[in-house]
Amino acid sequence: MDRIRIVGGKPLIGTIPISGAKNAALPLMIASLLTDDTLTLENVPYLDDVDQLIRILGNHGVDYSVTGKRRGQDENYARNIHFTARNIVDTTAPYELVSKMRASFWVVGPLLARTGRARVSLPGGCAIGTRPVDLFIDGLHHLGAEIEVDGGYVNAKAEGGLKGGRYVFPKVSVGATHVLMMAATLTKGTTELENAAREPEVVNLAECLIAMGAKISGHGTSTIIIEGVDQLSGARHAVVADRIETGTYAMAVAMTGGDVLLAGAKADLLQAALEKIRESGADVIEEAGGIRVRKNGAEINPVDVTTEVFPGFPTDLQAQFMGLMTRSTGTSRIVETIFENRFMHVQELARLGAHISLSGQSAVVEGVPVLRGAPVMATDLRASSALIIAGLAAEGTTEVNRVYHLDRGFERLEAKLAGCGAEIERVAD
Ligand SMILES: CC(=O)N[C@H]1[C@@H](OP(=O)(O)OP(=O)(O)OC[C@H]2O[C@@H](n3ccc(=O)[nH]c3=O)[C@H](O)[C@@H]2O)O[C@H](CO)[C@@H](O)[C@@H]1O
Ligand SMILES: C=C(OP(=O)(O)O)C(=O)O
Repeated sequence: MDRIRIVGGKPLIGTIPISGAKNAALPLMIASLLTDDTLTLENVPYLDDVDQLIRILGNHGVDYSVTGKRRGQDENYARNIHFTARNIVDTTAPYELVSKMRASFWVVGPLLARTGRARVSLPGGCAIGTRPVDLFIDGLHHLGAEIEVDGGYVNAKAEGGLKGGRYVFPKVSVGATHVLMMAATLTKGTTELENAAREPEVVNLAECLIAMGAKISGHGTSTIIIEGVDQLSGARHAVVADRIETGTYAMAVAMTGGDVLLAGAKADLLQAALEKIRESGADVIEEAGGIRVRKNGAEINPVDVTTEVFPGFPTDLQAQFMGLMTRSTGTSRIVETIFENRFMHVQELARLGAHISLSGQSAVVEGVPVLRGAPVMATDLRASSALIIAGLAAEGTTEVNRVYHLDRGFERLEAKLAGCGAEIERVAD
């Protein structure tokens, strides 16, 4: 199993190209199930989750081809993938495929809308909480689906087709918003989704669906209206820049010091996080080509953070921000409100010398002047990147084990950081 070895203490200086967002690419790929025409996605990142979803979609009958080529170190590896679901050959998404990632469950909406049935295993994904699927089931039921859960599978059918309806999410869910929005595009009648997720990835998906002929309004607000159409066509659509990758590298620079242009990054996708990085003492400057992060001196201010749904501080940057706070000059309090078990990085950061105490959904981080390198274990995707951030600043060598978590969602992480002067390499056992 690969490890990442870091010798800390180098400032980051240079340019990091920001990739297309994993969390946008995945639902966009799933949208290809809604049409027998070709959906071309541009700027698709090279990630294990993308490859896994290609396999899952292939099982349903989605063909794909890739164009575009790998480019230089300072540029994205952007590729275009053309997905064609001419016929849906199988409406079952089996445990072996779906258990590896959360988003694979989302095929349930398009399969049901297009064929009237879907049998999908309960999902996997990062182990950061119980992550139930009750909102998906309840929401699809409001669109006329009959659903039962049996033997670890969700069995859904809508024999006469789905119909429009009104669904008020009792809790904001990104995934359930993606699924209901996709399913509603092919229903008879109009659907109103209240308390819907406003995340940029939902907006990116809505824009793609509109390009495919869907009638959607209100995306980006908490009320999304979808007027069902008989069929959707192909389209060409670009995956939005990865705001979590952007925030992660911005925090890495705030940690190590230096001057890095995050090329292609879009500040409006993560203003709350950028503001917290500024408060920590780094300069964050919006430029035409992206976002520049500059940090002089080693002092990091303590800053409190509470995770919230968009446009608040994202849960997917909580671990990384905690990594940054481990070296602050005081005490910071980090509150996680989205997932009930997203502090697995705490015990691993402690191996590097961090002082963190936990009480329920709050972590209190007492900054220390020095972290010291140690072997650590990645426990989930974003926790892994928190360990990388801490390792970049730690004295001596840090080895991050189980980097398959990182490969799910960070494209060429070690190459991007090494390109800015970090001493970081991948070591194969
Ligand atoms: C692939 C992808 O895009 N993953 C992101 C997506 O995950 P995901 O879509 O799984 O996250 P949700 O927004 O659905 O989850 C938010 C909260 O709602 C709960 N919930 C959700 C569905 C449900 O049926 N019942 C229920 O109780 C979850 O357990 C969680 O506590 O949004 C999360 C919140 O921004 C991010 O951390 C993930 O990176
Ligand atoms: C939690 C994440 O992913 P997933 O929902 O796929 O587990 C993430 O991207 O941080």
